[in-house]
Amino acid sequence: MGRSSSLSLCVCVCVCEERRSSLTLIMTSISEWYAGKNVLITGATGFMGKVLMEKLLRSCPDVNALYILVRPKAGQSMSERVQDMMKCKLFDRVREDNPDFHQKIIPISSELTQPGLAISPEDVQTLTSCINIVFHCAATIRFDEPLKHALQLNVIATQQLLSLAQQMQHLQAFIHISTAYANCNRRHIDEVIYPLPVEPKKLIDSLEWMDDSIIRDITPHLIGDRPNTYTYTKALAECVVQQESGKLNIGIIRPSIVGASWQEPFPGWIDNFNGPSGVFIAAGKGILRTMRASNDAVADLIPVDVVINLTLAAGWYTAVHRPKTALVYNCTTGGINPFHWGEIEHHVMSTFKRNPLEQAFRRPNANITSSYLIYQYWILVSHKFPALIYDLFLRLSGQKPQMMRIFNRLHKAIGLLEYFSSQDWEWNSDNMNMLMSQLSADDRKTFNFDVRQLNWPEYIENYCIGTKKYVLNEDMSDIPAARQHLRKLRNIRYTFNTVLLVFIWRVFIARSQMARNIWYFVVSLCYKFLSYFRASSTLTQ
Ligand SMILES: CCCCCCCCCCCCCCCCCC(=O)SCCNC(=O)CCNC(=O)[C@H](O)C(C)(C)COP(=O)(O)OP(=O)(O)OC[C@H]1O[C@@H](n2cnc3c(N)ncnc32)[C@H](O)[C@@H]1OP(=O)(O)O
Ligand SMILES: NC(=O)C1=CN([C@@H]2O[C@H](COP(=O)(O)OP(=O)(O)OC[C@H]3O[C@@H](n4cnc5c(N)ncnc54)[C@H](OP(=O)(O)O)[C@@H]3O)[C@@H](O)[C@H]2O)C=CC1
Repeated sequence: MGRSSSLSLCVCVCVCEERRSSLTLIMTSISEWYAGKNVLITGATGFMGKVLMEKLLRSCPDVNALYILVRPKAGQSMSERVQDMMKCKLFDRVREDNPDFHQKIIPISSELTQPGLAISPEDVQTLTSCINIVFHCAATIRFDEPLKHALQLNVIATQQLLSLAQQMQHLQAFIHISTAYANCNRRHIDEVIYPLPVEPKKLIDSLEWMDDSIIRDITPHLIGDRPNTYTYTKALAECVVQQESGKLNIGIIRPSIVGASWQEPFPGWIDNFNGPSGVFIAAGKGILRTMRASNDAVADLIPVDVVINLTLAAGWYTAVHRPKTALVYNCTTGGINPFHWGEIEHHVMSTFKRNPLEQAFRRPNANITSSYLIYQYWILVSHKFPALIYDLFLRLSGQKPQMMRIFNRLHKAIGLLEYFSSQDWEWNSDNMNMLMSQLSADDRKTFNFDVRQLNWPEYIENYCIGTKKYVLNEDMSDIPAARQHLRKLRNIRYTFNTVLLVFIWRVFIARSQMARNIWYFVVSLCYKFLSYFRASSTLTQ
């Protein structure tokens, strides 16, 4: 055999080897791909970060280590926080499978708003030499965050994390969690990164020297037709990811309103008051009686386990297929399996009537309305008036009034949410469908994000029960006592209404002949109606 033919044979063998290995890589299941990998997670102590860790540990048990960036908070050191977190009920299934699972979690001290993310040089060295995939979940999700702080965390920290990622020698994918509402100033949202009128870098530079009062004044002009600094800075972060990605393989996940888990690790897992959860709880406690929302608008809720399954699958796909440009995944339900706020209201109310929350303020009975006037009327009659009476009662019994303060906070919260509950958006979800088509049958089951199978009434019921069990830590065995409390509240209401009626009678009706005539006329009309219906129902029997 000549030299040239042996060389071409060698090249051919190499090409075949390379093809085979890339084919094997493509054929590996998601959990096989995560085996032996070192994963870096920001925002691991948050709602989605915890579910992400749990799923990785449970469904990819051979993952090598989860490096999590954590800061000390509320008087707790970083390690105390991580220890507490691992005791959380969310990890029960993982704990059962592997009681030593905590050994795979390696906390790294970091404050994302500080230069260099405040990671020590030794930790930078460790991370740059071993991390294979990054999930960037950390963010401030408060809608009322001052622009400078939201920019610091949601944009500048993302920029710094990307520059750290550029130094990682074995990095295969960088997954950034954005939000489906980053571009909520548009009605139709494609899976693309939309340009912004302002260059993120220039904005960062200019805000650096401005004092807080100037920034406060120019914030409305900067955010333009977006409702808050959160959605604005998440849009800026997407642009930063696009501009600073360099040679990294990037995936961007855009979930809509992330709610309790649908199936995993158990139905109804939720641990915070954000978004709809706070509204459901306030309605279940009988505090919230009205909210501005459109009955017919699509409620684009997405279960947290669906978002996390898609995120892990996108991590695998990004690392294996290395798309040339960042792939954006709109992770929403509205276009695939729509459900509306009116239907949510119905199912939330019906669940809390059957499974009441403890020590409710009033019987649960909330109504949504899109009319400003009706809303203001109910705010006055059903929120402010009872709050005043209750505070008066507290004052008279020597206690500190508190109800009006609670209602003021509630009004602020629902005021910030109504932008999202009063209108519809249309998200394109081609990349989510494409990703689903790339999964093997087994992966489609283990990392299920097919929301066509979601049964909304059942999901909302589990969601409400989840808020009761996991957010409020209420025991299901106390439901009879909670029902008894609701009966007591009903009797108080009947008594109150009777007293009010007698009072109105004494003050207004008994004193005027005309009012008495009108009163007798209304009563006799009601009586005739009743007799008519009774007679017609007897005839039809
Ligand atoms: C039955 C009726 C059916 C109704 C159907 C209609 C439902 C509509 C729901 C629409 C949701 C739309 C969400 C849109 C999400 C966009 C998606 C995302 O990307 S991003 C993700 C979405 N991001 C968000 O959702 C963030 C929204 N949240 C915020 O921006 C702020 O928390 C704040 C401005 C509302 C209050 O600030 P501030 O006054 O400084 O007070 P703190 O923060 O310190 O909390 C004070 C207390 O209030 C508690 N609580 C908190 N939230 C709610 C709530 N929603 N509610 C009630 N309570 C709430 C909190 O736990 C605390 O209790 P405690 O510890 O004192 O006992
Ligand atoms: N929840 C939702 O409905 C939606 C969320 N998203 C996106 O998903 C991601 C996760 O959201 P979610 O889990 O709900 O949010 P959480 O508020 O529950 O978690 C936020 C995480 O970010 C961390 N963090 C915040 N500030 C800092 C800081 N200065 N330094 C270090 N860590 C910090 C928090 O840590 P700590 O515990 O120390 O505060 C926490 O771990 C976010 O990017 C959000 O924009 C998108 C759409 C909807």
